[in-house]
Amino acid sequence: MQADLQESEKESDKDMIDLFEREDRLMDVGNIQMEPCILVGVEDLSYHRLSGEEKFSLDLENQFSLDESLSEMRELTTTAGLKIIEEVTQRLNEPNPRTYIGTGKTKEIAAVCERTGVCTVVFDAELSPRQLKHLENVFGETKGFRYADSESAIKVIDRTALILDIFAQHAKTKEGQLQVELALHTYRAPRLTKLWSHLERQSGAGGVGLRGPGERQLEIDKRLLRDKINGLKKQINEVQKQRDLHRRGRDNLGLPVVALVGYTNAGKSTMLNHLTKAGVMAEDILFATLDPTTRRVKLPGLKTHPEVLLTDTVGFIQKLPTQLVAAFRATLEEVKSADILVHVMDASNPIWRKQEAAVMEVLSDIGCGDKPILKVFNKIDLVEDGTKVVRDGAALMGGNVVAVSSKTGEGMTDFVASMERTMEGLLVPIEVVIPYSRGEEINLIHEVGAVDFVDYIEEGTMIYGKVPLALANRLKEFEVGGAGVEEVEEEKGGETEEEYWKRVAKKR
Ligand SMILES: Nc1nc2c(ncn2[C@@H]2O[C@H](COP(=O)(O)OP(=O)(O)OP(=O)(O)O)[C@@H](O)[C@H]2O)c(=O)[nH]1
Ligand SMILES: [Mg+2]
Repeated sequence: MQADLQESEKESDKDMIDLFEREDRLMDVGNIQMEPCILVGVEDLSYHRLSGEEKFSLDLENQFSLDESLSEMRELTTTAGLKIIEEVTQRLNEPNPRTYIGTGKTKEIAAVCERTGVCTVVFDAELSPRQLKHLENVFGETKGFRYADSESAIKVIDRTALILDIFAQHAKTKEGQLQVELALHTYRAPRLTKLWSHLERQSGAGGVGLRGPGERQLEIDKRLLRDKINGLKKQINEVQKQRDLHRRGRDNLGLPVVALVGYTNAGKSTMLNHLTKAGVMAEDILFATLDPTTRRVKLPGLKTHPEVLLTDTVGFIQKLPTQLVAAFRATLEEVKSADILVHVMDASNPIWRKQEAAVMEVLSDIGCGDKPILKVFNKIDLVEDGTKVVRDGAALMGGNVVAVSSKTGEGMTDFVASMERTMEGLLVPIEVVIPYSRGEEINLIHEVGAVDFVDYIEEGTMIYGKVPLALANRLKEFEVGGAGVEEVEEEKGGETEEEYWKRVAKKR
């Protein structure tokens, strides 16, 4: 008995060291070339029973249909390195709290696993830790894997795990990697029981040895994971401080910040490339860009703001996983701090309208719904009747809509003209007297603002005109008269940063 205990403690030490390696293997489909999988598409019809008001807030018109969502999932699975062998679908009146899908469907999938020998099942849904565990157990049982090591059993990947995996494969910078790692650990923490359930069974869970080695191991693992999560948060905070410093330096330039936002694969990076020849990776895969790249760009044709800072951002997707919204807050901060958003849409995608709605929902969730937005239809070279697309778009969304091709350059002049119009709203009036020793500020005003009146008086150069807000803030000390600009503080409604992001993540 004593020897048994020592033996299991040794075992448990070894397991502890292996923890992060093991869970990495569990998730890291990137290491396996085109791992075969079964794709399960589910349409949740439970909204039919919602009240009229609740239904209205769901924006039913823009919900992705089963087929539309499945076709997006096919791209996501391929991007993650999976090969779909078979697809199974179900329309659900009410998700089953234990297995999400119905019992009959669960059996059907288990049979497909058995017939095809495929051990990976991908769900187009966000599964609770409990559902994930139940599904793995049920599938594993049918395959006769019940007592086998968890690695050889059937693996269930939900939508969140799949997107996280793609993010893990694409994160390039230190900050991106830290953010993905944090999101991964936060996702895994409540699912940790699954990893060690074989140990619990060895200890005779539920019987006399209830607090046997399996249970203890689990506690150690949970603590390790908690420490790891806290460590990551600290590191991210450090990197974020650096980013804040950069941003402050950038604000001093007084240049408008324009963020390219949009659905994944809409062509944001290609557009940035075209406008700057910056060489940012643009690939026909989902979530090619995770790290925000900012470039100082001179846009030919822009007069009041000849130079802007263009920021490429991570793509959005419908049902964006909670962990990602919370973990990618640094990236989303870039969107929050932009003066103008350029919403890039893929005009060649038949469901651009639903993608547009999904993007607008995320933007409003992160508090950017009121920013000036320029809507751009991209990939117009792939569309037969470009003018019709713009007409339909303008009718649906109202206001400023342009069509471009980031591949051929078509429409870019229109785009720049629309930018100019959108940016006019960014200028604020100033009345300043700038000492002669501060030539730099005067140059800046001429460069980025619109000057109405100049006079040379004893104290310095008197200028009336309009400049971007960031520059107006910088010129505050030189203000005379009544046109002074109030320093604009970010509205947080009495919330701390932490509270704000928690609320946003919770809402999703
Ligand atoms: N034909 C055509 N293809 C385009 C155009 N713009 C982008 N693409 C292609 O669309 C694919 C996606 O482009 P990206 O620039 O990577 O898209 P993105 O919006 O940055 O995507 P994420 O970073 O994943 O969010 C690439 O294969 C591009 O070559 C365009 O105007 N015309
Ligand atoms: Mg990109």
